[in-house]
Order: sequence, then C-alpha cells, then structure tokens
Amino acid sequence: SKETPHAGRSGSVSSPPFQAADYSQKIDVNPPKGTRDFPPEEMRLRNWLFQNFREVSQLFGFEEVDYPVLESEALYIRKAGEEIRDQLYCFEDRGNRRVALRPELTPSLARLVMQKGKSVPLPIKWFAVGQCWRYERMTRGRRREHYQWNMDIIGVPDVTGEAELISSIVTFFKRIGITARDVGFKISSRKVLQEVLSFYSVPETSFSKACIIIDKMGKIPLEEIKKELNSVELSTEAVDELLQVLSMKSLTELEEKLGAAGEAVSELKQLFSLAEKFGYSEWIQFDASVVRGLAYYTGIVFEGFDREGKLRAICGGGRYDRLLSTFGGDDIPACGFGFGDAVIIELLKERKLLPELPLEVENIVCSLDPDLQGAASSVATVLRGKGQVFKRAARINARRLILVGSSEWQRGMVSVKILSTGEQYEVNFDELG
Ligand SMILES: OCc1cccc(Br)n1
Repeated sequence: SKETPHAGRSGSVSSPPFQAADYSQKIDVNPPKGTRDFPPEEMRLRNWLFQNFREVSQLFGFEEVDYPVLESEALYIRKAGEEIRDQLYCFEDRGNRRVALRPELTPSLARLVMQKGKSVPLPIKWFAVGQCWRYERMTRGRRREHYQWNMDIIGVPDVTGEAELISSIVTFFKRIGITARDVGFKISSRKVLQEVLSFYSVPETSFSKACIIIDKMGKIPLEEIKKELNSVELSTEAVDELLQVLSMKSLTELEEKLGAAGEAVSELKQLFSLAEKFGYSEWIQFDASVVRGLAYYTGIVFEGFDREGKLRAICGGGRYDRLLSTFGGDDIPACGFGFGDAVIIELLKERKLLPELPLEVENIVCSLDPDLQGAASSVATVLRGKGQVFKRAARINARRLILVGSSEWQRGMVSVKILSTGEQYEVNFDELG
C-alpha cells in the first residue's frame, strides 16, 4: 500500500500506526483456519442448542456465569503432559504478559471462586456456555475453536454432585430426542488408579502423568503406553497390573480386585445406586479405562459416548477436589463437566434429529404507495410495541402481510392478509395491538 507519512503531534514524520487498506488485493473472505462463521441458519441452530443448554441448567437451579476468553497463561501451565497444554493458543501481549485464549472454562471458574472467596455461599452451582480455543497444527484439519457448555458444583464432597450433573446431561439428551439407545456414559474413578498404584508405592507426582498417559489408550500403540508409564516411574509389574484393572467392565470384578473398603469402589457403588433413584441407570456403565485427559481430576470421571462408536466423546467431566490449591487457594470439593457444540451436532445429523428451524416472522408491513412509507412505519412501530416480531423481506414465511394502502389509510384502516390461508380483512389502525 502507498505509505502516507503520519505527522505526529510534534510534527515529526513517523510510520503510520497502521497500514492503510490495500484495495488492490481481495481479502480472504473465509474465517481464520479452524474457526467458523455462523450465518443466520447456522446461528439459529446454535441458539437452539444453547437455549437447551441454558434451560436444562436453570431447571437444575444453576446460575449462568462467564469469564474472559483471554486469560493468564498461568491458569493452564500444568506439568502433566496434557494435550490441552501442547495446544495452548498463547502469546505475549503488548504489555509483555503471557496470555492465552482459554482452552477450557474450569480454571476460570476456579479463579472466580477464589476471587469471590467466602462472599459466595456454598454449594455454588454455576453454568457457562463459552468459546474455547486450541492451536493445533492444521494437518489434522481439526477445529481450533468450539463452544463448551459447563456445569459445575462447588462445595459438595460426595458423589451426589456427580449424580446430579449426569442427570442434567441425560435431561438435555432427552429434550433433543437422544435416547439411551443412542448414547451412554462410561463411568469410572481415578481412585481406582490411585489404589492400584498405591500397592506399588508409585510416587504421588506420577499420578496425574500416569492418568494423562492412560487417557491415550486406543490412540497410540500399547507398547508406547507401557514405555511412557515406565518413564513416570511405574514398574513393569505395576504397569501390567494397572492395564489388567483398566480392562475391567464390571464393578463386581473391580470389588473382587480392590475390595469393598476402598473409596473407589464405595463411591462408584453409591453413584450407581443414585442413578437408580434419578432413573438413568440404562444410560450408564462402569468402564475402568475411562480416566479423561485433564490432570486435575481426582475422583469420579465420566464421558458421554455414541453407542455406534463413530464419533469422539460427546462430553466429559468428573471430580476435581484439588484444583484450587494448585492456584494457591484453599481446596474446596468440586465436580463439573464440559460439553462441546460440535460432536453433538454430528450425532443429531447421524440420527436425523436436527430440528427444523425456519425463520419465523409474524408480520410483514408493506406500503403500497411511496407516500405511505411513514404510515407503514407507524404500523410497524405499533406492531413492534405489541411484541410482534416482523421482517420486511418477502422471502420468509411470515404469518401475516399488513398492507398500508391509500384508500384504507384515509379511513384509518390497514389490510391484513393471512399468508397461509390467503384470508384478507381490514383492521382499524387504533386496534392493531
Ligand atoms: O476439546 C478440546 C478443545 C479445546 C478447545 C478447542 C477445541 Br476445538 N477443542
């Protein structure tokens, strides 16, 4: 572009604070790699999905919160080798601060809970729907942003928290036509892992790293998994024992292995018993291989999966009782889940359950005479004032066409045409509402 010298206040010439637009090159009209636009039709589907997220959250008595998309990078610097850390969308801002586009919402929630301290009575029940980011090499062509629905309960130490969270997700699935034949929840507890590793006096510092490695099972070769577990101080014997336990799919089998006295088995049994009471037993199954890929989980973990096995996990969550202390705060028991906006839409498409969301319009107001534009505006304003929603374009399936014609207007009347039936009648302008 032609550089126009910018005479600063002192009159000296400095380089312009910005490059003037260069109109010789057409800009790339696509959004940045890995991101999406939401034109009207896609936006209606997104609003429908988020409305269901919000209504279910409020049905369970949760309050909506939100946080900045941009957070201090420090919130996400965990040393457990998580994928989310490797893909952090981070940079140094103009104030030389290390910042990141949030890859998840839970650390922001923990920060806000710490900020609020004792001013917020427990239990806290908050939900959020927020855009989250990752910077992934586009080789895999995966998205770099998605919207995540989160529900979190802070201050409830027992598994009633997790039971309620799973119930809220089941409620959501039912509202949008998904049944237990389409989707299930694999449920386990990181205390299973902890109890096995404690038999082999594996250092506590290896626990989170071991969880992250195990979460890669099925994604990388088993030999690689074993090697990585050895590298975080698990003996070959401990690894073999662990892999054997992780293959368990029955609580009875687990109880035979670990005994009934430990927290892992007792909490899982309590959760399955509560599931009976909530009426969602058919949706859940024990699966010891579920550990989830976030370092801070400390107890029950769960993930929603599609029973046809075609899609990635639909949602996931669990208990994270020690997240606040990793930020220097006092620990408060907590559990929560994240539910992305992409896989669920893929599932609805698969199951032919996408909702029909035509643009709905009540009225189109149309003046038949250029001199009646003002009158048409008065009619539109009255209709709007009465909560009527209308759009002027003729290509949308409005219910009524309000015609402001000269002869009728002189009699204080407007014509109303019901587009679906063709029925037409006159209405006194003063009685429009
Ligand atoms: O599920 C992990 C994740 C985090 C941020 C953005 C996207 Br897309 N995916």
